[in-house]
Amino acid sequence: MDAASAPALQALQALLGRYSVGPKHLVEPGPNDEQLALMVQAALRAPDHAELMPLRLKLVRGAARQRMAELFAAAARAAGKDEAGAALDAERALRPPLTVAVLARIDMGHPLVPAHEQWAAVGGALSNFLTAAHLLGFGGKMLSGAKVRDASIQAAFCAPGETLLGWIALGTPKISSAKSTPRATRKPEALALQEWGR
Ligand SMILES: Cc1cc2nc3c(=O)[nH]c(=O)nc-3n(C[C@H](O)[C@H](O)[C@H](O)COP(=O)(O)O)c2cc1C
Repeated sequence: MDAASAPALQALQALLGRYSVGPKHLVEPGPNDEQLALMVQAALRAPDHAELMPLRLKLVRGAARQRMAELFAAAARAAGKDEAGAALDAERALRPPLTVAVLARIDMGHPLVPAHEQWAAVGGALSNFLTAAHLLGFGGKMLSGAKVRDASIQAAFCAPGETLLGWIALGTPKISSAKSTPRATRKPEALALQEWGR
């Protein structure tokens, strides 16, 4: 391995060490505006056929977290949960220092780029965003759940033509590194990478 590739290998090692950190393991601070701008730049470096930019991210921070908590609690009640369940869902909105709603704008009638390619671009961007957060020292986790299908929540987050994927909880991880084992080793690489044409 030559010396010039050492920083690249270091970056790759950092990427391989990414893991999701759930809301109950996140504390202040969340990323600031400058760090968020870097994370978005990383998201927008994902492959994106015809540069359709099918991803939209909406920041939920400060007082907006309380509004989202109320929406989550109302959706929980509408889904038949009791007050304890509603309080738990509200807590999920309030606990992370910063939440980012993830929306997709898929052009179903695009003449060149079918929907599945646009969804691939959304996934790539989401992954880059989370990896950038990790490289900057933050923890995060993409979460959805039944509430993404709640009509009031969809109306609150989506512009016409947008689909709500869920929310990324972001903050500083409070768990020890011993507890935060990357999960990559549990996945069989041979299943993902196979020979073709032999
Ligand atoms: C669109 C999307 C929605 C997800 N929703 C949930 C969810 O609601 N609950 C959950 O536990 N994990 C959810 N996950 C998975 C986690 O974000 C995470 O990838 C998983 O727990 C594996 O952890 P790791 O990233 O450390 O490998 C979702 C992932 C994606 C891409």
